Amino acid sequence: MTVIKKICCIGAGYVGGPSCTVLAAKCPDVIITVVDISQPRIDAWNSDKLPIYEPGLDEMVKQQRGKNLFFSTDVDGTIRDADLIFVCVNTPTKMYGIGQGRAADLTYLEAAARRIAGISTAPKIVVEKSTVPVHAADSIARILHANAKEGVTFQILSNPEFLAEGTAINDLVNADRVLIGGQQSPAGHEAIEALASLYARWIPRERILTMNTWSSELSKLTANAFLAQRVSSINAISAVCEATGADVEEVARAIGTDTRIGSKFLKASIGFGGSCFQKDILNLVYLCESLNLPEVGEYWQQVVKMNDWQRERFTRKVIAQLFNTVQNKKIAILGFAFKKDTGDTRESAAIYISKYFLEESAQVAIYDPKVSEDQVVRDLSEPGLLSNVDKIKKGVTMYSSAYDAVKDAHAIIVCTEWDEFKTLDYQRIYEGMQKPAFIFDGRLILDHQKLRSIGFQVEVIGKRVPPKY
Ligand SMILES: NC(=O)C1=CN([C@@H]2O[C@H](COP(=O)(O)OP(=O)(O)OC[C@H]3O[C@@H](n4cnc5c(N)ncnc54)[C@H](O)[C@@H]3O)[C@@H](O)[C@H]2O)C=CC1
Ligand SMILES: O=C(O)[C@H]1O[C@H](OP(=O)(O)OP(=O)(O)OC[C@H]2O[C@@H](n3ccc(=O)[nH]c3=O)[C@H](O)[C@@H]2O)[C@H](O)[C@@H](O)[C@@H]1O
Repeated sequence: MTVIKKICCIGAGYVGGPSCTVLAAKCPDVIITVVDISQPRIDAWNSDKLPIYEPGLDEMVKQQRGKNLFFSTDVDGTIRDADLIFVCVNTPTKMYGIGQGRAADLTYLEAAARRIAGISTAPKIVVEKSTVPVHAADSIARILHANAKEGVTFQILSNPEFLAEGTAINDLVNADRVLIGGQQSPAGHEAIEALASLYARWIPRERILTMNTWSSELSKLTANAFLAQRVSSINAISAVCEATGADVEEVARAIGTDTRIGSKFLKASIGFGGSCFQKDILNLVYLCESLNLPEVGEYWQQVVKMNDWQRERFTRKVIAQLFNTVQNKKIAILGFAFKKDTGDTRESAAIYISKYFLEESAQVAIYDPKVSEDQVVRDLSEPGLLSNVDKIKKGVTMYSSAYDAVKDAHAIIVCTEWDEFKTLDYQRIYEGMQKPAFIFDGRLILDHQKLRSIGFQVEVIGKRVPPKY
């Protein structure tokens, strides 16, 4: 039986960092080194200010770092010493050439595989934790075997990650399931068992699902597609609610109590964000098209289309309410991260919404407890609607408190569901705003009746707020 004593994780990002921290805490006898080509990222992991914000992560890293958890840029040395290597590199949507805008860009994955092959002098288990298209493990295997030193063998496993940002530590400690796909051969089964025995230190065996590699890879894309589909489905219904007077929260409650449907992931919003939902669905769509299954591809494409439409629909509604012009009006955006309890802004709906307002020459005021000004400027200057940093700096101001952001604003837009937005003093806020004072709750977190009675004009995703009597 293969016993794992040393683990290398390639990629010290949102997945590599937290998942190896939990692994280190649960397997004190295993040495885990997380490596990255980015020196600043590794320096941050070794400092008091970690490169990502995740509740509970700081404490856990502090507990394990220097004991059996290490962060390093010595990629080659760590690969050489490891029995098992997790590949947690980014797999973004490809932005060039064939499959542009849809296929996964596997450049980083391939570079990692080539490095493993070039360095390894002993057999290794290589675990693909990054989200990849079906059959990526096959490509990794071919690269590894074609470049392997004599006598060195590799077993490739698929072990997709299901953590969600903001709840990563809990998701890892109390995982609903762990998926391990591998080759259906004696050597493949031995590798699967070696990895399963690590997870079995804290995850009940019945929740460790083993299967063939392709099922495991496809299950990850499918899980994200199903989750995103639920958000798009309830968002589609939110538009019907606004048009009819039905209330999307009541509809969600009504359908969610059906145990076959379930209540989770039915919160209407300004659209899903995050680095993965859109990317993974597009990846699935591209796969379907490559497999000559265009109808299946179109079906999933619609989930992304609905998400785009929801963001645009919401922005149009705001502009229409503000008397069809936002030119030079201060519009306060509360929350820039793609969800609460993370500083991650990748694909955040707030980016798209801010860009629409900048295009309309509004003065955009942003407050987010975990997002820096540099990050906002980077996000808004991405190629797309705007690319001029000076124009962005003129049109956007970052604030370090919600109260400062909303002062003198014509409208407040809640883009992220941070808990602190629920308990702000809205009476004080109302008094400091231009009148009529508008508030648009894109996350359904505020007390709309109370806001109405203070005097706000309240607009909400998926419901009409009855007038003040
Ligand atoms: N962010 C999330 O919540 C989740 C992400 N995933 C998947 O996990 C993968 C990683 O995602 P994130 O951690 O968010 O990405 P990330 O961008 O935060 O981290 C990836 C890291 O890999 C490093 N890297 C790239 N190529 C490298 C190489 N050849 N050698 C060493 N380091 C290298 C980068 O410098 C970067 O720090 C993606 O495939 C993603 O789809 C899966 C589940 C959850
Ligand atoms: O592969 C990934 O990267 C991860 O993607 C998601 O995790 P994450 O994107 O971190 O966060 P979610 O909680 O899924 O939220 C995604 C987006 O949907 C939005 N959302 C979620 C739920 C809901 O009911 N309504 C809604 O608008 C959130 O605000 C957020 O913008 C999945 O939940 C994870 O299982 C998966 O591992």
